[in-house]
Amino acid sequence: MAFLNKEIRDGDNQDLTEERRTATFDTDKMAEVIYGSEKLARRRREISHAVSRIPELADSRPLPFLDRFEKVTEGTRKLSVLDRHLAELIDVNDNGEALHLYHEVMGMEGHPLALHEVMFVPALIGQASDEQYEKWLGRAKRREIIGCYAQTELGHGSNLRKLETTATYTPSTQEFILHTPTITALKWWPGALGKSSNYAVVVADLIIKDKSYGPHPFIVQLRDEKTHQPLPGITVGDIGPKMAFNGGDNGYLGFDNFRIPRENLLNRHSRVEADGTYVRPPHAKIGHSAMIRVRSHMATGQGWLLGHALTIAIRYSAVRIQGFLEDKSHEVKVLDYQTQQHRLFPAIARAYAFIFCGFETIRLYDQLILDMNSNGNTSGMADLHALTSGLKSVVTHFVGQGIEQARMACGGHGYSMASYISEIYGVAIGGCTYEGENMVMLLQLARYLVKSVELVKSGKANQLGPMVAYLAVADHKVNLATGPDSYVKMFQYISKRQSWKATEKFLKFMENGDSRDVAWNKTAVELTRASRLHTRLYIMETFIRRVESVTDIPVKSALTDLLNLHLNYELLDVASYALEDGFMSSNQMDFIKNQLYSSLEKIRPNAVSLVDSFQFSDMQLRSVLGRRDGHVYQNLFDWAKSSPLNKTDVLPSVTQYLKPMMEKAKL
Ligand SMILES: CCCCCCCCCC/C=C\CCCCCCCCCC(=O)SCCNC(=O)CCNC(=O)[C@H](O)C(C)(C)COP(=O)(O)OP(=O)(O)OC[C@H]1O[C@@H](n2cnc3c(N)ncnc32)[C@H](O)[C@@H]1OP(=O)(O)O
Ligand SMILES: Cc1cc2nc3c(=O)[nH]c(=O)nc-3n(C[C@H](O)[C@H](O)[C@H](O)COP(=O)(O)OP(=O)(O)OC[C@H]3O[C@@H](n4cnc5c(N)ncnc54)[C@H](O)[C@@H]3O)c2cc1C
Repeated sequence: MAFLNKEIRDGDNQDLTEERRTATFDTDKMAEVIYGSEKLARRRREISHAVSRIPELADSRPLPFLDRFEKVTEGTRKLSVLDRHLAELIDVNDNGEALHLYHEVMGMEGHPLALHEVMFVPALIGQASDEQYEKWLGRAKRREIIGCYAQTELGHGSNLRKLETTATYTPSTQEFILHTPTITALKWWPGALGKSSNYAVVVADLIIKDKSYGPHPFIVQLRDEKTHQPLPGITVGDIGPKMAFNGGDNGYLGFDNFRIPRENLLNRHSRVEADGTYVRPPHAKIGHSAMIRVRSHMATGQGWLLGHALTIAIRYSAVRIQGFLEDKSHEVKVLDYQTQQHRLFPAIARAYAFIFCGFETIRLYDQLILDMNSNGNTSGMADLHALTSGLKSVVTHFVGQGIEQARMACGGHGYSMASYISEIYGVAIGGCTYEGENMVMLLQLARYLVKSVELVKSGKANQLGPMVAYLAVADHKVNLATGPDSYVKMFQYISKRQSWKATEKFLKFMENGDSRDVAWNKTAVELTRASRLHTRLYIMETFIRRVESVTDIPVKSALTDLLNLHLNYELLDVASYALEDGFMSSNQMDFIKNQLYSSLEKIRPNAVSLVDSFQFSDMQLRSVLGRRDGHVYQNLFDWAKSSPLNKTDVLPSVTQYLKPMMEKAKL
């Protein structure tokens, strides 16, 4: 096969070079598909290159050796250097370029501007009126002020209706009084709240004349703009170390009858008149737009995280030689073992699938915002909420699983922080919790599915949206050998059957006298299963659509191999649903398994290039195991030697404690 990979470098590990030579496609072309455009893929490379020429932007030491205080300081130092170079490095109006630059330079540990960009500014864009744009948005975008999104409390995160922070309107002064009535009402978790932000979008229960109107967003100044000291009436601090994001300052926040002007209720959609009259929003949940935005972006973000871990694991697996196959005189690359391929290749396919699917949800979100801002049309909200609730849950769960497999696939060295996989894992699985706890969000999608089944049952199938239309389609047997569409049909059958079964079970409990809530809880596990299946079906369909649209033939062919692996792996994983009622035959099951094993063989020669196509620079990768050059052992040894513990041969802990113990034992 012709050699197409542009990135062969002299001096790289020969085993990796050999892998790169077997590629059947051009990794630059594949990167265009992964990042959505030729321009962004190219700009990522250019930005990484430009960053590498500014020494102050490099980590001053490997991040795993830093303690929390040093991580926060290091992150902030790099931010200030970045600030000086921003305009020369990127087009500051291009989100894709900005996202790449920050990932490259800042790593994964979190930093003071992450939530400012990801939630504070978007919350202003989605919730602030034109006058409020005038007052706050420009300042926020120029970073004259730094903000965060303070919603979750010590006592409540999922159930927003029970947030305890109050914002009580006082008509006489035209102010809201923000108050934290109990310890459980303390805001808890918001990123960049603890030490960095001087402003926040605070979500609090709006109270007018003793009546609660539920959670609403307010812009609140927390700290003095000159001294950065907390304002009187504000208690704020850092919540301590976490599984990951330890360069970030997730914080707590309390208010003691803290007054803000009436104009600080973000009032694009709902407002309070001077006399206390409340003007309702066009949709009850429109205040949640910043959350829906992050959920819409999560599938691509998480797909890249999985790609990051897999780049490390696949490159390492091509360099790690251990054990024999036929020839007992030469050990083989661990990547040649079928078990290693089965551990890693389906995860590569998922990383690609999640990224492609995420592009679709981002487009849907952008369209929704356009509709809402141009003509107040909120009709797409329910669909997007259901879709992104399921997607964030399924994707974060599988990404966590995939990264953990990547760690194990690296054997002992995967467990070392030199691999960086533990950091990627910590960051990724945060996504199972933030932006809506996964089970809670699966149950949100389940509400939508149950309603859809109820529509079909009541003869209103014509009201179903396109994403759930399959819930009304009649069953008919499929021949899997006819290609991707037959897999979709089989998956539709499985997903439909589970949605129907869960709905029937739920309705039956109610018929037997249970209240709706009790019946729901008794069916909840089955309902979450329905949500997962529905979401996996959607991911499968978007993967097929994306591969069909690719025009570069070698890239399309490599993607088709990945797609086939995905289809067979996914179907095998859920086959029991179709086997139990005989819809799938045991012959079909054997067919799926054989297809899967032959997909692993097809993908093997392209494995390294499929992860090279993510084009993570060594700086962004931050992994000693995964570096492009593949010189794993020398790099690991150098890294270990740089450990602060190795600065001296004899540590004070030894002289102070160990030695006396040993001496005492001799007596
Ligand atoms: C350039 C772009 C950058 C983008 C970056 C993306 C990141 C990618 C990852 C990359 C990796 C690293 C980056 C690091 C960044 C870290 C970012 C961390 C950010 C974390 C921030 C937070 O966590 S903020 C807090 C989030 N909190 C939550 O999500 C709370 C969860 N709870 C809820 O959302 C809701 O309460 C609920 C949905 C669970 C229930 O809502 P509620 O009680 O209000 O509703 P009801 O039960 O009354 O339901 C009534 C009906 O309303 C429907 N509903 C509910 N919500 C919505 C909605 N949002 N839209 C539409 N409809 C909604 C509900 O379904 C009910 O409907 P019916 O069934 O029809 O009655
Ligand atoms: C890294 C990270 C960053 C964060 N950043 C922010 C931020 O910037 N701003 C912010 O405001 N918040 C932030 N959060 C908080 C986060 O949004 C919440 O922790 C999250 O929404 C989950 O809420 P909870 O903690 O109340 O979980 P809980 O709801 O208490 O979940 C505990 C358990 O209860 C179950 N459960 C709860 N309700 C139900 C139900 N109705 N049905 C079935 N099971 C249920 C859950 O499934 C889970 O198993 C962050 C969290 C993390 C981890």
